[in-house]
Amino acid sequence: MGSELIFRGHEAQHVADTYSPKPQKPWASVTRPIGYLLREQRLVFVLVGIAIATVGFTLLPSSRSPYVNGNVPISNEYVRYDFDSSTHLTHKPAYERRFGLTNWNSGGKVPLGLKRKGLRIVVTGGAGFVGSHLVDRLIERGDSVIVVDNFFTGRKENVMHHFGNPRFELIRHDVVEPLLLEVDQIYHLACPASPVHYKFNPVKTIKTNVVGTLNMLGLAKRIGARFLLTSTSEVYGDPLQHPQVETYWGNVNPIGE
Ligand SMILES: O=C(O)[C@H]1O[C@H](OP(=O)(O)OP(=O)(O)OC[C@H]2O[C@@H](n3ccc(=O)[nH]c3=O)[C@H](O)[C@@H]2O)[C@H](O)[C@@H](O)[C@@H]1O
Repeated sequence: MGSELIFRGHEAQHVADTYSPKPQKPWASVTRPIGYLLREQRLVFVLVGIAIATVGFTLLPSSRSPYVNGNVPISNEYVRYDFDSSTHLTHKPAYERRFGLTNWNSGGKVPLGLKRKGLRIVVTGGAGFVGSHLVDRLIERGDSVIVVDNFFTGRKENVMHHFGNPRFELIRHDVVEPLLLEVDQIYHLACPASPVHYKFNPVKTIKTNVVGTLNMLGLAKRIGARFLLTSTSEVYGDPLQHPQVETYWGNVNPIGE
């Protein structure tokens, strides 16, 4: 029986040991791609492509780098705030900057085919007097708004006309506690505004201003959002000018005399 286990190695096919590869043509690696390009007018198509790309890049001004100091990219690619000559705050959509449409599009209308992308914005203190009007404007222009408010002085009634709008959210939250949200811009308005309110619990007022602002700044840094901090006209002292323009320095005696 053992003799049936036959070693068949010797039956393996005979491999011709006479194989010799064709000698490589020395210039084949250079001439082959050139030949490929010249065939079927491929070179013409390549040159036309290069010409179109050159014209395109020459006519369109290059956009600004989204990186600041090599750090986190600023996600607000769509709106930039500038002070124009009359010191009014104006916003310029990125497509205007990119395509140089600022003068051409002075009416603020979006050119056909270029739809302005809405921003995601958090408004702290958005249920208050100033905040709720800001929210109205942001919603009106197409942005998505998250209001963060602890309702210390603010009221739900100020924003309830936006309930049911998918671009509006309301969060009851005290900015003294950290909060993580994904937005493009932060408008930080949460603060007791009038003396009767900010003197009610002065230490809490300091916490709101210091810790609350630090929390929101930390969030802005973490997610690369732009930040707006509101203050009070009281910083101008007893102003000699109403309303105070950006160039007005105020009427404040720094040593309180
Ligand atoms: O001109 C000013 O001095 C003030 O103007 C606005 O305040 P205003 O809208 O007039 O005041 P409120 O209507 O009381 O709005 C403040 C909002 O912040 C909210 N808030 C207050 C305190 C707090 O700890 N957290 C918080 O969310 C309140 O509930 C309220 O909704 C700004 O929101 C203030 O930041 C600014 O100091």
